[in-house]
Amino acid sequence: MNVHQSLTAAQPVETPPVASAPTERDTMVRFESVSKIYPAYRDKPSVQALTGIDFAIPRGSITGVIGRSGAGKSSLVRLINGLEKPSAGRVVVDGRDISALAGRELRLAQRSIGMIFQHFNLLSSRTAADNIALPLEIAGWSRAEIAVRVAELLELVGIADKYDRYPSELSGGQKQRIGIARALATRPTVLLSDEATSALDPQTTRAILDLLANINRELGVTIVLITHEMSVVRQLAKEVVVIDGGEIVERGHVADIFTHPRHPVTQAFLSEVVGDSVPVSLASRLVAQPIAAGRAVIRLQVRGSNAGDTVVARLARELSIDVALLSARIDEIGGQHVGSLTIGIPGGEAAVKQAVTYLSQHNFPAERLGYVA
Ligand SMILES: Nc1ncnc2c1ncn2[C@@H]1O[C@H](COP(=O)(O)OP(=O)(O)OP(=O)(O)O)[C@@H](O)[C@H]1O
Repeated sequence: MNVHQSLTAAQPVETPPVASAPTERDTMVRFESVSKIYPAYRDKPSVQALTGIDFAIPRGSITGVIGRSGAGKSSLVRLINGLEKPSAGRVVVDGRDISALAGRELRLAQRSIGMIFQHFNLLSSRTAADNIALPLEIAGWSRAEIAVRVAELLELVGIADKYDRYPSELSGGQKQRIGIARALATRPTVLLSDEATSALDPQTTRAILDLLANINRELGVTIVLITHEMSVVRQLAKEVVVIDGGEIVERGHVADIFTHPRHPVTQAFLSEVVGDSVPVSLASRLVAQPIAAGRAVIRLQVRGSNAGDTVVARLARELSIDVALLSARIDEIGGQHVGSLTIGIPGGEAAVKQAVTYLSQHNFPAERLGYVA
């Protein structure tokens, strides 16, 4: 059974009109000039966790929010489901100002916002099925309705055979599948994922991210992924917001942001994926001054549009240079190639300058790292 057969979409997915400005109906979550200050408490000073956050999450999208520890990611996600109130500004979810709701109204609104967590947050005294049933019991569903819905959800997340198992009898990936089923139980329109794969091994992470992609595709649920791992954003998200020190430092399409990262934090996340491409053995031999009969070591950036170019072959041929290929690391992000190539150029200063100019003129930003014998 695929996801579509097993569940009815909570909300039809609107395809945004081509080439027109996003409308209210295209937006699932909107932050309007949001700041969050945690007030001083006893001997602890107040903390400005978020400042001037202004952005929209498109309906039906998978949006990654990436930042280092303490950047403000969890604060941001807790504002979306109304667990925290902004100190200034508004958070509008599916057309409703969630920051203005309280009591029963807030609880009802929260049913359309599911959440999954790093440590799953399952009740150890309840079986898989009973954990999934919990939000439905709270919402007042009948036992018969709950039984049908829980069976659908267990099927959806691929662990139908584990319905009577307790969390202690399940692997991390299976526990997260229960977490996802529980989060989807009340047919939310938004699913918030707070570091949901950070406690899982790479293979299980991939399987869980595939499941989330399937849920997004088949049910149209908008997914907001909070993470400090570039690999998660890269595998799943189409849009990304980079936050640092409580502020948005970059945002846009994943491919655009990571092929041309401007902020140092974004560049650091990118280097997690593509590394600096210089092997330790080479880096340890690098010196700052030219060496007689040695080579200049040059690094070229590979960025989407220039990937697959024959520039190195042309450089060798047109300038009659014996180019040495020293290292290369090229990866794919959002369908674009990103990485770098390190080459060795022999000859004097004039030849090296000529080569660097040639590369830059051919759309390959080149950087001289040093010299090796
Ligand atoms: N309830 C709270 N009371 C006081 N300060 C808080 C509270 N929650 C978060 N903070 C502070 O707000 C800042 C942002 O924290 P937040 O948890 O939102 O960041 P994060 O990016 O999710 O970090 P991490 O990845 O480490 O969880 C930090 O300085 C943190 O110490």
